[in-house]
Amino acid sequence: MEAISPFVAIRRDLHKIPELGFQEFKTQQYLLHYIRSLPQERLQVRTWKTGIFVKVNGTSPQKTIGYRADIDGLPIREETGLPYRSEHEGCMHACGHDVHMSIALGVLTHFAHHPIQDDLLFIFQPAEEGPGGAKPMMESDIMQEWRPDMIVALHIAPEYPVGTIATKEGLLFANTSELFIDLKGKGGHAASPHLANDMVVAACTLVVQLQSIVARNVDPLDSAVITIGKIAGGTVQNVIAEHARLEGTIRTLSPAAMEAVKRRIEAIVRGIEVAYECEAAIDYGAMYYQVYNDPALTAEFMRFAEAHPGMNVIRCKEAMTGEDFGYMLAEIPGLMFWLGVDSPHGLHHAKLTPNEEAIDRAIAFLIDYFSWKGNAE
Ligand SMILES: CC(=O)N[C@@H](CCC[C@H](N)C(=O)O)C(=O)O
Repeated sequence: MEAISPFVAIRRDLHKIPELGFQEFKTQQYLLHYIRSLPQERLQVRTWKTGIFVKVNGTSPQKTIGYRADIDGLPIREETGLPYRSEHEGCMHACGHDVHMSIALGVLTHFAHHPIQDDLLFIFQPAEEGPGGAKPMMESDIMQEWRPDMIVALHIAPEYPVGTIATKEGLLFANTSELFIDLKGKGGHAASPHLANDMVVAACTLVVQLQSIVARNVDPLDSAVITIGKIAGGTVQNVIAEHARLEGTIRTLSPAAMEAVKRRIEAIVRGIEVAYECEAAIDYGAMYYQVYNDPALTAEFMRFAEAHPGMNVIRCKEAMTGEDFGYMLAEIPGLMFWLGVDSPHGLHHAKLTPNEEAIDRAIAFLIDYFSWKGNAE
């Protein structure tokens, strides 16, 4: 029998029960059950939808330090073949939120037993992958009451070895917006295209035209991505499709570029309506504000991490990934960092297999960092 640490075991338990945004009922119960097993003297626990806030009362608090872990999974069919693979068909922790939760529980466990001077607020946040839990959580009464003075979060990074922390001052993650476009034309017999308005052809044209926005309308010194990840239309091979739907995401480095990209999408979609005599509807779904790290806190954090045995610190470039933690950082100074987990398959891949050694190393590092920050001033 393989010997594993308690927080690796927790990660595996959570890995089996991934749930989509705001449906994290089993996950919430699992987390609550564990949190209630800790010494309760200094803990205050409050649920918010499928999320949880846990406050650890400090010994003589001057401030509150926040730590956020996201808890939802993705609609991906797991292909790892692991003995602890997802038991929820078609859903997977393919973005590492199982690792994020187990690290948060590890750090919380330490401070429940060994409180520091300052208060700590652990935030288990639902729906990071969509439709977004951070923004409504920020607006909640609990957050207003327990609002931290600084806040930290991490995200696993499959491309870095275990023992790596990668971050930077300022912009770390992009502005994002989901993108859903429905096209409605006129169906008909496959043999009579002149009597129909074919939405498969309209959708294909639209996908290609959308790619011209990044190439021709975005400042080359800025950056943007438009990815259409899903396209659906039609019913059968010999019927002209009356309806087609594109699903995608927009990523930009600046909020201004996001607005510009959306204006161009709307103009191109109006052109498709005219050219293909169809009706189009655009829905931007969930939008996430950029992750912007507080420069002073991040520089200090990186210096601390560089001095920490076993941690290699990289000043990375910004990424086009999105994270609704950006809404927390928009109001509370803090930072996010990448944690190396050395997986041959990347984020959102059905074979993502983070190296679990990263869990205990991250717990030890964060305990040291929060102990230092929370006893410092
Ligand atoms: C770290 C990461 O992978 N985050 C997700 C966030 C998704 C945002 C939203 N659902 C969208 O697709 O725009 C990402 O895909 O970057």
